[in-house]
Amino acid sequence: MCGIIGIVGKSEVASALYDGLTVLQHRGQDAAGIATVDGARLRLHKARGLVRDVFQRDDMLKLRGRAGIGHCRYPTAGSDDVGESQPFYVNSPYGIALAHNGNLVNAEAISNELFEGDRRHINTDSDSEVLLNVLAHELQIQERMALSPDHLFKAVAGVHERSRGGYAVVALVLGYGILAFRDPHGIRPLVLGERETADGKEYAVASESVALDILGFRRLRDVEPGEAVLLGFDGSLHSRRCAEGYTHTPCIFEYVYLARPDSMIEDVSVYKARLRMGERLAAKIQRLKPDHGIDAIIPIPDTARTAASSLASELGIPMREGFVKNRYIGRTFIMPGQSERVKSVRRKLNAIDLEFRNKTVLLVDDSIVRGTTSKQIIQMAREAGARKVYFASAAPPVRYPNVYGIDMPAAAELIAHNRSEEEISALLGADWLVYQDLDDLIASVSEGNEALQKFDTSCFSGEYVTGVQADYLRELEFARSDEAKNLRRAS
Ligand SMILES: O=P(O)(O)OC[C@H]1O[C@H](OP(=O)(O)OP(=O)(O)O)[C@H](O)[C@@H]1O
Ligand SMILES: NC(=O)CC[C@H](N)C(=O)O
Ligand SMILES: [Mg+2]
Repeated sequence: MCGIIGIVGKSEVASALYDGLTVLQHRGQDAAGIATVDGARLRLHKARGLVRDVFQRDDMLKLRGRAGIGHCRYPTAGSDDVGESQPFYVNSPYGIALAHNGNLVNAEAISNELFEGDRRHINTDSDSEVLLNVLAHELQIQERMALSPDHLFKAVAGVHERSRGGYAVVALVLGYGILAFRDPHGIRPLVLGERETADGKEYAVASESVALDILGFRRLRDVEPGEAVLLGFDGSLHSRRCAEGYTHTPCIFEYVYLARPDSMIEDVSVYKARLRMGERLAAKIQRLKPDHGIDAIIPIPDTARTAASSLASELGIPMREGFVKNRYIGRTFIMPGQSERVKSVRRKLNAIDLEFRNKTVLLVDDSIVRGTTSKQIIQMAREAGARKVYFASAAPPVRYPNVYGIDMPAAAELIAHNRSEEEISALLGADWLVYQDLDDLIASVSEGNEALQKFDTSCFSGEYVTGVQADYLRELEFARSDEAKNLRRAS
């Protein structure tokens, strides 16, 4: 779940791209990059690290131009090497730079086809490089020097035909504009906005509307599933549906954890969806454990705060800030290795003992994935003197790998995989554990937009909307489990 942004402006865009990336930082902390169009040249700067560390003053000065794209990365394919950070660039048939949020499930097959059939060499293990070369090939086969929007949209239709997976993409095509598109199921988010200036309208696309908000762009709408929009360098806006007949299934985990609460995705406020998650979970707690005797509801900062607040008011129990978060430590879940994640939880969160001493507490998190956070937090609550420690997850058990842009590649690393709720509770060391039901999670989101009834829920249900090859999950686990990553790092 990387963050992507693209702007075609009437004046220099580098600093707006930078600011946009800083509010998309929660989507990827490993690397960042910006590409701009400076006349007939493409300027590119990318490196490993947080946005604020990647771009120094001199780098920014070189990123000249009135149009550009940006990316912050959380790898789901290949390595975290700088060579696989984004945007990627190809020089033929046009100069094209591309940045991508998501993951292809048939990258290897396409990569072979590109080599054998299309004479294109893929130099990394990144699926984003594959996507870029598919787009380049689809533009090349139009066999013309000057492209119209129609040609660009035909190329995107070709990309959809060959690619399987979740992808939201921004591609800078020299001489034309920014081409932005979403996979036919609309798994990964992408939103379009406009801003009036004295010189005319400017357009932007971004993973989340929060990036548009802070830059003063008005959110127009989400890019539709299978749709492409072309933000022309001449100030024009074109759009076309380049794939039809697919079910619209946005990723429900965006609402649970990935997105910022102040974003709107598919016309649903992420904040309100999380409030409804808390309400529904409260109703379940009342059903299952009417005599719970809970003294305090304690959220696990940050993401769980919203759901915990509505859960507490539904139950009529005070919410207390029992854990304080070190604001200088990033998100733990999207860190690359397990030992780093374990250390980070303790560095990141500290307990205020008086909120626990002799109390029955209900700790609330948005989700339990590997159990890294919940296990340590429960232990900390006990050490702080809690009498009983209950635990609630605003999402259902995460039992299956994610293959659409969230780095949960190995079923065996998921604490809920092949385990009952009682077994999970015992492993975490909780006195009681309660999970949200999947139907309630779905209702919490779709209540915000009646037209939205289906979601990608694969990590909860094991159902993959694009289908996956039988051996794909096995190979993914083999290549991307924590153990495999550690071995790669050591070699
Ligand atoms: O079961 P786990 O493998 O520990 O993963 C789940 C935890 O990770 C995330 O928090 P994170 O620290 O990444 O971010 P946050 O500050 O936004 O809550 C999420 O909010 C859960 O707390
Ligand atoms: N999290 C993502 O969206 C990852 C994008 C792409 N698959 C990469 O690994 O760079
Ligand atoms: Mg958390």
